[in-house]
Amino acid sequence: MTMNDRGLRLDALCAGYTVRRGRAVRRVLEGLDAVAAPGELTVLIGPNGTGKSTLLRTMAGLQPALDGRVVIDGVAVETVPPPELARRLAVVLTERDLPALLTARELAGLGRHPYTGFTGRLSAADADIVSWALDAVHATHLAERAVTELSDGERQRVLVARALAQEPSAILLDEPTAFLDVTSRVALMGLLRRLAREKELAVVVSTHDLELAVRVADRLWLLSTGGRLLTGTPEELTASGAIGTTFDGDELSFDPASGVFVLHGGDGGKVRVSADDVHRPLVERALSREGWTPGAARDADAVELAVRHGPGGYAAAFDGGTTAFATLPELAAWSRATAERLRDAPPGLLPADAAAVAGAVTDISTVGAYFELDIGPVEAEWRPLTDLFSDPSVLRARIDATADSLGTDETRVAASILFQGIAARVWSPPLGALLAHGLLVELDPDRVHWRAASRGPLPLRADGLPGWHVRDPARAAATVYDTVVARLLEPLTDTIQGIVKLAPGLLWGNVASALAGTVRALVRVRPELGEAAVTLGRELLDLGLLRDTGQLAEPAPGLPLFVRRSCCLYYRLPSGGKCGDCALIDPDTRRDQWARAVRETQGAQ
Ligand SMILES: Nc1ncnc2c1ncn2[C@@H]1O[C@H](COP(=O)(O)OP(=O)(O)OP(=O)(O)O)[C@@H](O)[C@H]1O
Repeated sequence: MTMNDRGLRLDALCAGYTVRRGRAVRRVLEGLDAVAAPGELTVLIGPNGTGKSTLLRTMAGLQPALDGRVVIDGVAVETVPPPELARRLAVVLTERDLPALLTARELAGLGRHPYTGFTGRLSAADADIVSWALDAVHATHLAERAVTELSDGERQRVLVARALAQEPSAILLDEPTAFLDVTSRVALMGLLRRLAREKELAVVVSTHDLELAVRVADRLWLLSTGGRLLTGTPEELTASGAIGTTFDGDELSFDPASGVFVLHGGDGGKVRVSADDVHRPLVERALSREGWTPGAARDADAVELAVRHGPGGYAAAFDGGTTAFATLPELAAWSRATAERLRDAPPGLLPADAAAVAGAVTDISTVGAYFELDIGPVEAEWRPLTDLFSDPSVLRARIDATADSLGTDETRVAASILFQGIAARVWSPPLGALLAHGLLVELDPDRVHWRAASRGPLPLRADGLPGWHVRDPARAAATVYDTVVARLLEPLTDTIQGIVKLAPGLLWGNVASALAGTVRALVRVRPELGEAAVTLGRELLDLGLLRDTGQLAEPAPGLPLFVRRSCCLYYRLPSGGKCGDCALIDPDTRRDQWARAVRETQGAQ
């Protein structure tokens, strides 16, 4: 026997059962190749019914291999005579019913059976080996106790002592930790690993405790549901994803970073927790129970939660604010409510605190009349935007009122001008709040109300508004487009088209022109936001229905001027003329206008 022969080896092993009175064969395991080396703790894992017991029983020679072979110390198990095999291989099966009258020492002494001949009498040398074995498993103090009076953990240690007393070169154990508490489980696995190292034993142990297996095993044998056996160090099988593929379920998945199973948060969303010491795993675990999926790596989809622990409890910084909690369960309960809010959030957006939204809206209202949006109680004279946007009779009345105040009897002119005003109204607060506060305010047409006013932009009020943090700045333009154009202005154009025929080019030119006006107002009043406003404006003008409506030029830095491809019909009013961005302006006039605008801007600087 060479050094390489030592230990246990599976050669194309096929294991299973003959069933139906020997007429059929049930092959559970097919073509397994693996090595359990001396000095190593090999842990056999696999879901229920994959064949762990079948494999161990076949390795122990308790049932014949269907094909292939099990080799111990270079010799096929089936060719080793039973007494010789018992001196090479010890087996610890799940035994709870042990002879009632035996003491622990007598039970361990049974391990000397292969050496004592048929009398079973132990020599002094045998007795010394039994004492050594009991000592090795720290059970000397239990030696004279009846095995039936031992705890499950104590009894398992004595069974390991019995195996050691056989002085084998390999030990097989089938789920020895099954009935043990956490401490005893860890202690028993630690003991087996120590014995493997110190006595140069090949130890193969099966367990359902995957987390423990990953921590203590020198080598894992992973039985997958397809009857395949994958072997490697715990790190290899974790990194290859083999453990996750085999054990991940609907509710749980194996987290490669921490080596523990985490509950699937599913719809709570991903969270990245930063906290000191033990508090990070504690908070993560509490959160995963509440439906979150803690993500170890930096992840664009993950919510950031920074937790500090101090004498007063926990302080959690999230979403721009910090909340204090006396206990971890309080923090968890809060996270549950937050997860629910997040669940309703559109992709890429994080719900913002109502006070933060109100603060942003109030702040941006100071930019100009089109940016004003009152946050306050909505009294009876206020009507939801939904009415104006989707009830043709309400919109028609508003168009007529506009026609009256502009002194025109052309419904389409009044409709175009009213529409452009409304477009400017719905662009301004969201764009301003986004640029100034990083918050996308959603003008929910059921919550934003308007009321008739004889002059100026349509007065708007809401008793509170949903708002979002845009998590991915690259998606900001698309998100604003969706909120303002797709959800508000597209339905409004449909209603208008039902009342009066206006070319889509005119309507979307008005929307673009209103957007350019909003950008210009921001550049003028909040110059610090100017550059970002122009960039966002350009991005928006490249999206969906706004594409090809015109061009945003910047003849001088900080002077964004729009040239549209259509005309809004303003020139048809008795007092009207061509707007600065009108497609009807001839190039020479435009050049003069721009030169004047550049001079004015420079003069103002
Ligand atoms: N005596 C038997 N005759 C026929 N089939 C059997 C017999 N014992 C077990 N099996 C079958 O062999 C397969 C493997 O069973 P085995 O007990 O080896 O799996 P296991 O991985 O140890 O399961 P568990 O994790 O539930 O203990 C199962 O499908 C089982 O039904």
